[in-house]
Amino acid sequence: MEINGEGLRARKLVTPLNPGAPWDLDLPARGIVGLSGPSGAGKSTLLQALAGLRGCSGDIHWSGICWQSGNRRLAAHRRDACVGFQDCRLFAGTSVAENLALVHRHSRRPLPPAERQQLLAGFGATDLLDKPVESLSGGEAQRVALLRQLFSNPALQLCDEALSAVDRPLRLRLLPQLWDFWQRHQALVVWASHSVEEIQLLADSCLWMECGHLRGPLPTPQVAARLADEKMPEYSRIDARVTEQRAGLLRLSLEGHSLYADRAANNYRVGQAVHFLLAAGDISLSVAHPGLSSALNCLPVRLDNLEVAGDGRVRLLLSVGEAQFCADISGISCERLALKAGKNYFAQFKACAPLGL
Ligand SMILES: Nc1ncnc2c1ncn2[C@@H]1O[C@H](COP(=O)(O)OP(=O)(O)OP(=O)(O)O)[C@@H](O)[C@H]1O
Repeated sequence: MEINGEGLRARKLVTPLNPGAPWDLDLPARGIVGLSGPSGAGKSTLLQALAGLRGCSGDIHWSGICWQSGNRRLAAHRRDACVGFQDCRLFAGTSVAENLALVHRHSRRPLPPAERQQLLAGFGATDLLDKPVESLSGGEAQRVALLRQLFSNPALQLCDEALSAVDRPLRLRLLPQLWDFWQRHQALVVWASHSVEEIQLLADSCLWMECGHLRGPLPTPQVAARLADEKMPEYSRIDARVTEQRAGLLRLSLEGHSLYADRAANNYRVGQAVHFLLAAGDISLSVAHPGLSSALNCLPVRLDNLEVAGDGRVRLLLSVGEAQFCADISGISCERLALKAGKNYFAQFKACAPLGL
């Protein structure tokens, strides 16, 4: 039986890992959903079960099409989905270019040449094209595997720790490119990762898997805090819009205020929606406008909440319009400034503080 409705719907999925705790899942047809939880919890098992690569009982429907119900199974290769495996699984005995060309030829939604060139350049893969896949480093192979998935461009993309072998600076540069790609080529992406930065920079909401039990979708900040083992995450995600990019300096608009970021590694379009992370420790607070300062960013904020941390720090929850972010200051500063929830202050941070642009 076909069911109406879009998105991914799974009912009572049972694998050998979760005999007593069937998985139910309702995800929209578009968007990026994080999937996190301790190692061995069952994240890969879930992704492979959804793609039809691992046996499970239960029902799976995608965009109203039955992938699995009772004894009925749609073969994995006939599902408009792909799994990006942790170990890449590139086609052996071929070059990087051949791997990419093969999926491009068989894609249901092939990308135009300009988009493919842009991705190759953005992923630093242009020089890898002639290399046999066996000669790639772990991080190079992961980038190629992810590119291959983007070239294939299916409607459901299940990514299993797709950037775990890529170094952090490069990862922070790739994440905004991925986010921008999936804004323009819409798909449902389930992004499994242990990285709090990846989850925060990509995911609109998040699933949490622990000991075979699946929870969510939950708000991303809640899962980020859990990953960081804190009540509030160390990094806050801030959504803004690009107003100018000049000489390495990116000017952004946030709730009508200008912000600057001087470490932007990617090229942006004016008007483009972007987001970045701010570390709580990079923010300082003043009771009055600090005047001219070498810290380029100064936002009028409201103090929504204060929480004393165990190590003498105070974690502040600040808001500017709809945007909320955390700041860490010392207990002494909190006393000196006589901070009170509900009052207005000024938050400063340097142009080098925004991460992931
Ligand atoms: N092919 C398999 N046969 C039997 N057990 C398996 C198989 N693959 C995984 N497992 C077991 O199932 C459990 C869940 O593994 P899974 O790979 O789904 O976890 P995960 O949450 O993705 O872990 P990680 O974060 O470490 O990648 C683990 O205890 C693992 O040892």
